Amino acid sequence: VALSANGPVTLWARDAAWGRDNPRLPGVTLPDAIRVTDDLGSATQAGTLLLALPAQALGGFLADHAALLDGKRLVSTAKGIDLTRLTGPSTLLSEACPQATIAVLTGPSFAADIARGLPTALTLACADRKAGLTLQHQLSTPVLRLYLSGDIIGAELGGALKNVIAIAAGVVIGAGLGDSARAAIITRGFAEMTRLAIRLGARSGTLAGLSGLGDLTLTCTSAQSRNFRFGQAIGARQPFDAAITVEGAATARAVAALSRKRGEDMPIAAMVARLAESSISVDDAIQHLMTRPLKEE
Ligand SMILES: NC(=O)C1=CN([C@@H]2O[C@H](COP(=O)(O)OP(=O)(O)OC[C@H]3O[C@@H](n4cnc5c(N)ncnc54)[C@H](OP(=O)(O)O)[C@@H]3O)[C@@H](O)[C@H]2O)C=CC1
Ligand SMILES: O=C(CO)COP(=O)(O)O
Repeated sequence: VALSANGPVTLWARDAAWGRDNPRLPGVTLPDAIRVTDDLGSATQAGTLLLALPAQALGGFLADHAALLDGKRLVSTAKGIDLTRLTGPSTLLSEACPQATIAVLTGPSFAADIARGLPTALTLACADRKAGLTLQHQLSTPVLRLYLSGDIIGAELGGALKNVIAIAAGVVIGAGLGDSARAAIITRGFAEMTRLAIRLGARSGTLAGLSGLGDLTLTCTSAQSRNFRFGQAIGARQPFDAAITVEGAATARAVAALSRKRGEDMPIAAMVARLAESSISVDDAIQHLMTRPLKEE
């Protein structure tokens, strides 16, 4: 919807039958500049393709369709770590499409806010600076401001890891533990995110930017966030609609596996992984986090 301000856009969906009013984005009718199709061959004629699938669906999609995407400028918007491969979307893309230019578009941005034309700032990360500059200008609009970064690993890990911490923040609020505890989770969660990301090759400055701290702040403090609401439901011992995409649940399990492999201590992510699979109670998870050996900050 935002990009249609810059010119014609083709939107591919596996089921285009819903037309211009998609229940996934209630209250928004797609502008006329958007062509909706379920024909992937025609949609991939464009030179720049944005991939907006959930992280756990991307690998399967690429297994079926990579040939149509190779050689293009591919911009991933998924915020997660693939559970089977333990890699981010950009690695899945570069392995499946070796001739493509890969970029990541991420940062604090609820789809509903962007679709309403509210001002939003994002990180566009691309290892190829020239292609990154082209994309930055192609995808920015007067209300969608893209900052360019060369740190694709840091940008995508910030977006993936903040979802895990947002679940933890939701648990804290859902369980009635208060805003002070939430601030502690955000801060210690940020320390955890930064440690793992740097270990995996990210620059620390990227984690402190829009794609890390920026998105962490948004998702840990807004009930618009699905990850936060999922955590809130766990904390309040309430059910949660399994049809809603909650990237942080699978990503917490991926992070737990990655941190074991790398010998990195990720106590909050480990508790979120266990809470998401109901293998620990909220009370036991809190007790576990509060009674760890005392440390320096
Ligand atoms: N929503 C938001 O505010 C933001 C989301 N993101 C990230 O974007 C990614 C996607 O999120 P979002 O759009 O909200 O998720 P949704 O679950 O709302 O929508 C996912 C879309 O992907 C389609 N899809 C799912 N699996 C497949 C598949 N195997 N093949 C083809 N299409 C598929 C779905 O199609 P169908 O409708 O047919 O099921 C649906 O159109 C996530 O990683 C999320 O973290 C990033 C920033 C903001
Ligand atoms: O990534 C998002 C905002 O930047 C969307 O967050 P949720 O997936 O938690 O709704």
